[in-house]
Amino acid sequence: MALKLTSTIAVCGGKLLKLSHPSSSTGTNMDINLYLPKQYYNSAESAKLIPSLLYLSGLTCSPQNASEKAFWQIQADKYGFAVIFPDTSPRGEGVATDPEGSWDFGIGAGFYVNATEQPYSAHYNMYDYVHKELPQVLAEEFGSKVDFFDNISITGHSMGGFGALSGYLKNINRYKSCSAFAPIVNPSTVPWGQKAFKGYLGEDKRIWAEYDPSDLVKTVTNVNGDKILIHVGTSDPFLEKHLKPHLIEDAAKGTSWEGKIEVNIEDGFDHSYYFISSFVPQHAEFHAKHLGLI
Ligand SMILES: N[C@@H](CCC(=O)N[C@@H](CSC=O)C(=O)NCC(=O)O)C(=O)O
Repeated sequence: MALKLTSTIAVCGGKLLKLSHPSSSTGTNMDINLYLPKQYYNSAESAKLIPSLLYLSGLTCSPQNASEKAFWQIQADKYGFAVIFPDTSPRGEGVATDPEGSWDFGIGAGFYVNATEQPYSAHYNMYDYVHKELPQVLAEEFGSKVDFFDNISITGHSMGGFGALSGYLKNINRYKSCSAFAPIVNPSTVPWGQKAFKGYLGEDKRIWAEYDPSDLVKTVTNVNGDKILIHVGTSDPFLEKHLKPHLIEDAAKGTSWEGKIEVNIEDGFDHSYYFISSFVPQHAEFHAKHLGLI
């Protein structure tokens, strides 16, 4: 099997599997955490497939941050979905990182795009990795009991919130639902996004628009009247400079997404996993409905 199991940890009623595999998208070994809920261990092979939720983490994260601090596992057991926690970038020998040595670009900051610019294009193909290779690799081992293709939803935080919105809109028939915690909604216009897009994608803003959620809402039709759920805290230090959640609501005006993007601004919450874990139950319920679990 392509996947190597490095540890199995009992959490709530299920198990968190720490996995790694050689990735053809990134040309590196990639770590993944996969939470299999209690239903996985109680159901027969022939039972209905367990749906899954893809969680994309933010800048500086590995698969551990959300696994340890977001408290998805109790929600996954409550409703019966698996949770996939991929890494945020390629890592290891030969992987280029930020020449400035900052944490907002390079290793830990792959931005879920396919880089076209040297030297990043050699390894930074995180779009293909999370949306194409990852479900395939997981299905080879767990596909007889877990659905990684047809009954899957997507969420994420900050850079990963951008990745969730972008991946959902670019694959509009793929994910059953999308939510985001403190996402970068319009990366082409804010410093984190501009640095990443210039570094990974070059100067051509037409390529940036192919990933930018605030551009995608103008070109992708919301055929089913689906809603996107977003939470952001008023005490988030990145709110005014990098997140600017109103920009996606403004962009959606006059499109099929108008009124369909629910942005909840929560008093006093910051950018941390204290904030994320506080709203995970609401996001879990939202996804569980769309995954047919309630
Ligand atoms: N390490 C930095 C802070 C970086 C930070 O806040 N990262 C966020 C995501 S930001 C947008 O993508 C995060 O999730 N950090 C991991 C965590 O466990 O909180 C610093 O030192 O200032």
